[in-house]
Amino acid sequence: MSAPALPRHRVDLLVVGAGTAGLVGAQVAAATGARVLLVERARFGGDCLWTGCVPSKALLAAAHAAADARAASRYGVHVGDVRVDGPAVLAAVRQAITTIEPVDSPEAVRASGAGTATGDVRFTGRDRAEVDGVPVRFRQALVCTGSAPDLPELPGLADVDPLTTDSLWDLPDLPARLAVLGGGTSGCELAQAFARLGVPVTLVEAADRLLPGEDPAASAVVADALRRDGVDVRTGGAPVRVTGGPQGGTLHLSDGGTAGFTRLLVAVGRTPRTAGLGLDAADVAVDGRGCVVVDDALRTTNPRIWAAGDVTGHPAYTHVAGVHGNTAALNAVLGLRRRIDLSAVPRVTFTRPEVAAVGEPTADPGPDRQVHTQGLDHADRAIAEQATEGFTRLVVDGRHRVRGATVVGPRAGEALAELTLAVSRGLTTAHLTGAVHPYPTYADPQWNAAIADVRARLTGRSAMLAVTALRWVRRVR
Ligand SMILES: Cc1cc2nc3c(=O)[nH]c(=O)nc-3n(C[C@H](O)[C@H](O)[C@H](O)COP(=O)(O)OP(=O)(O)OC[C@H]3O[C@@H](n4cnc5c(N)ncnc54)[C@H](O)[C@@H]3O)c2cc1C
Ligand SMILES: NC(=O)c1ccc[n+]([C@@H]2O[C@H](COP(=O)([O-])OP(=O)(O)OC[C@H]3O[C@@H](n4cnc5c(N)ncnc54)[C@H](O)[C@@H]3O)[C@@H](O)[C@H]2O)c1
Repeated sequence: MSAPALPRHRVDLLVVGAGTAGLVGAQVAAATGARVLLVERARFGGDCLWTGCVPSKALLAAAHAAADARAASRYGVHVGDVRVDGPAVLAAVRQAITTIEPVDSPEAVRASGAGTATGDVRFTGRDRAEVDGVPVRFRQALVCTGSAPDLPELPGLADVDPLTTDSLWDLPDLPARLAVLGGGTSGCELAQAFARLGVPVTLVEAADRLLPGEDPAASAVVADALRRDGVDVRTGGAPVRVTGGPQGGTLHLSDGGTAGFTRLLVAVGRTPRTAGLGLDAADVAVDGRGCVVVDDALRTTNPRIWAAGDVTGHPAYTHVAGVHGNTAALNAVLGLRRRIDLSAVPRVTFTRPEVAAVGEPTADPGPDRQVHTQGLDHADRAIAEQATEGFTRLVVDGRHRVRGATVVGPRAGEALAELTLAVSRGLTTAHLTGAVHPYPTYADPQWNAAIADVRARLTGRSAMLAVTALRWVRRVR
């Protein structure tokens, strides 16, 4: 392999890793006129493009198409037998990646004014690094190396050649029988996708419910939906060992249960990619999980070095990586101290129905919070489309500001946008009710939840006194 061609001069900003955080950071910094070098050791585009958001959403699109076709008869539309062509589905997934790839390519980065190189970066000092052994000096650096899938310590796991979200997309065909370990966001999305494509799936979650980070009512809706799709959902029983070989095997659970598979997909969380980066030599501290320690301006313990995206241990989403990359790069090259605010980071699990949430938890809120829940069974659009499974739950503070929300239902991710704005800008339920909303949409329940809060305020003791006083004043005039 030939050595990478690197600039001889000291670069203003060395960006390590060309995933979302690095791509955004490099391009934003270059736009200020800074001399930027973006180095990637594998594929420009990172996890979102190659192994994360794009392939998983493309696979879900095929899965939902199959499920919609099977269910079309409930609208009186008959489509006959639904046949899924596994290799064609996976080819369509790869096509989605290929279509988006040019936007994240080295050519696109260079067109923005930043330099690019391919190679493995390792820090060798506080202001220097090597790319595949070739030295490079920097004024500032931005670490955007992302995270990699965890593989748990499980006897026999290595023998069955487990899939992760890194390797899944190279399969030539759908697996004959799949077991999925981990019922978080990745596990739920992928279990539903494969089940809807006709693969028998067992989903094993160690916690007592799926999506343990979400409102329990949302977990229950998703578990029901997955079971209806044919997924064998097992919660509360951790795997203790695996038997078998590359052709398939059995997962043995702590509750004595077993699950057979031809392929096992492991989706039990992720670890930041900091090993081997030479962060010690650069005086950059990592925490016990291996995340780069950053302050709220994304600066590490070395004032020349910044970090952005999954590697920081902040919520692992592409939109966070993008905002991080932008903020950290401008802080680095312009000497700013703009801060990251994680209080209103939205998240969406793209199952059907979707689960979308932002802000404070909607389950067990504090004593000074009101909770308003509206079911989709009263939303005309949902009734018309026979998709009434889901709800919207708002958490409102004593000043009637929206502090948190969970939305479960079709297009919940889209409906969440307004609530994200409300939480991040401190908007009240009166702000929401004061804006005219289009009818009929899947956002109706959140409008109705806001109306319920405003009505409750109008029927409160002080509001009733004010209304009585106004009526009395009118009468005596
Ligand atoms: C299955 C799945 C589905 C997902 N779906 C969504 C979704 O729908 N929405 C959403 O918001 N998020 C989603 N995510 C999360 C999202 O993909 C990540 O949060 C995001 O990609 C993180 O971006 P990043 O820039 O921090 O890291 P990455 O995209 O991981 O980029 C890091 C890059 O650094 C490179 N690198 C590492 N070490 C070095 C080194 N020493 N030298 C040079 N280069 C190096 C790597 O090769 C990699 O390309 C999903 C994740 C998964 C796994
Ligand atoms: N739609 C999206 O935005 C999206 C989709 C996928 C992933 N992501 C991001 O990627 C991150 C990682 O996703 P993930 O699903 O791999 O991790 P996760 O941390 O979200 O979920 C992992 C799940 O595995 C369970 N688990 C842990 N060890 C286990 C074991 N030994 N056996 C069975 N279950 C076990 C955990 O209880 C947890 O529910 C997410 O947190 C999210 O930030 C986002």
